[in-house]
Amino acid sequence: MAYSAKIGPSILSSDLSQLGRECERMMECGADYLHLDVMDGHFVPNITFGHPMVECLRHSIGPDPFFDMHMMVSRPEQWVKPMAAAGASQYTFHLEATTNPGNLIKEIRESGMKVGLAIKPGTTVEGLAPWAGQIDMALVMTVEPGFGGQKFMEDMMPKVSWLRSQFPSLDIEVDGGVGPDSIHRCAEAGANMIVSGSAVVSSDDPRSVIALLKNVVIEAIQKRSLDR
Ligand SMILES: O=C(CO)[C@@H](O)[C@H](O)COP(=O)(O)O
Ligand SMILES: [Fe+2]
Repeated sequence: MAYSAKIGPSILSSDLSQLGRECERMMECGADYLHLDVMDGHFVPNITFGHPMVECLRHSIGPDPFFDMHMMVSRPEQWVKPMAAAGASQYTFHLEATTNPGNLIKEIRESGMKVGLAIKPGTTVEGLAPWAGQIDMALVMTVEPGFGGQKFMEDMMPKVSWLRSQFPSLDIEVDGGVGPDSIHRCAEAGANMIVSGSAVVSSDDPRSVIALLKNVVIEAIQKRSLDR
């Protein structure tokens, strides 16, 4: 069992005028990585930021924090090299956005980044399965991508359970509506990389929320290893 519990706050719901400071605050509060949501206004009906912002963030926060780029864009091929140059650590693209996932995976690796592959709620997990052996992380969306603060879709959990049963050492991430109320379902299903936006960022005590989420996932991983 090679995977471990990791919590990655999504800074989408933070004060974007203070993005650098907000990222630092999340790392100081115990975040394992930062989940950065890139939206192009085409793949999803919202716009956030692109590689120039990532470059500034990398300069201000230093080389260590892991940047998981959640690329909600229609042409993910276009941004691989700019994101790598800007200091992205992992490039998570949507299966629905490309006709050639194999080639994109290769390009991301050649650019020096880790590879994440995301599926929207309407996409079956069987569509992702052929690529699972070539990626570092599978992202199962638990809301329709586009906005923070939406309701967690519990009916996505069978996808996570199936992936965990088929790919026991794969990093599996959940994203959307995840917080103290939904973390148990995610952890039991087998997710180990947890994106949490509003539940962490808007909390009065983000450190406690991050610690709670992480402990639930650690316990589920320990239980799974005892059950094997
Ligand atoms: O990718 C997305 C939304 O499209 C997410 O990363 C959200 O931004 C997470 O925020 P919460 O749902 O946890 O508030
Ligand atoms: Fe995201």
